[in-house]
Amino acid sequence: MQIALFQPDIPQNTGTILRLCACMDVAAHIIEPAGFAISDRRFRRAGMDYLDQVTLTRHDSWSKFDQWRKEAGYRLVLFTTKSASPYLDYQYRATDILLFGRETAGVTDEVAAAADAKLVIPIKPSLRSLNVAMAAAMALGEALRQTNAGVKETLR
Ligand SMILES: C[S@@+](CC[C@H](N)C(=O)[O-])C[C@H]1O[C@@H](n2cnc3c(N)ncnc32)[C@H](O)[C@@H]1O
Repeated sequence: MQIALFQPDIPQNTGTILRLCACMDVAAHIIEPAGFAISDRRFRRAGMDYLDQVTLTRHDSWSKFDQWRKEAGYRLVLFTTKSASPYLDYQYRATDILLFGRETAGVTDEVAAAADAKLVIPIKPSLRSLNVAMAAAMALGEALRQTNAGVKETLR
């Protein structure tokens, strides 16, 4: 399982998600341009020393990322509020990439069209969306549970 962030623009969210990836032993991908520098103090504060433990790849553009993942044969599973397919009904594979959109605008139509699946985390109908880091944690939890790919060690 891997996580990809499309043009993230809030450094604290990205730091939080990378900490999640470090703890769950999941590789992370940032599709540039991001709305902040990797040296951003808010990003580093959210990710703390966990940032040293995450396998992070930064892709220069959407097209380079998409070419790479197609060549590698990874399915792209997009999480979006603009889907009617609940994320709990989907059958994940251990090689899937879970993709999350930019905080302010989600993903472009081109990105959505390229996804192999588009899934929603159902929320109360009158509300707009989850924070992206919360959505990533819920999605990754379910995907790892289904594929039995989570870290098995317990805290000592
Ligand atoms: C704050 S939301 C972006 C909202 C944006 N207006 C949009 O239309 O996508 C940031 C990202 O979190 C994820 N997300 C948030 N709530 C979600 C939900 N209920 N279901 C699936 N993904 C969600 C999506 O990847 C979304 O692109």
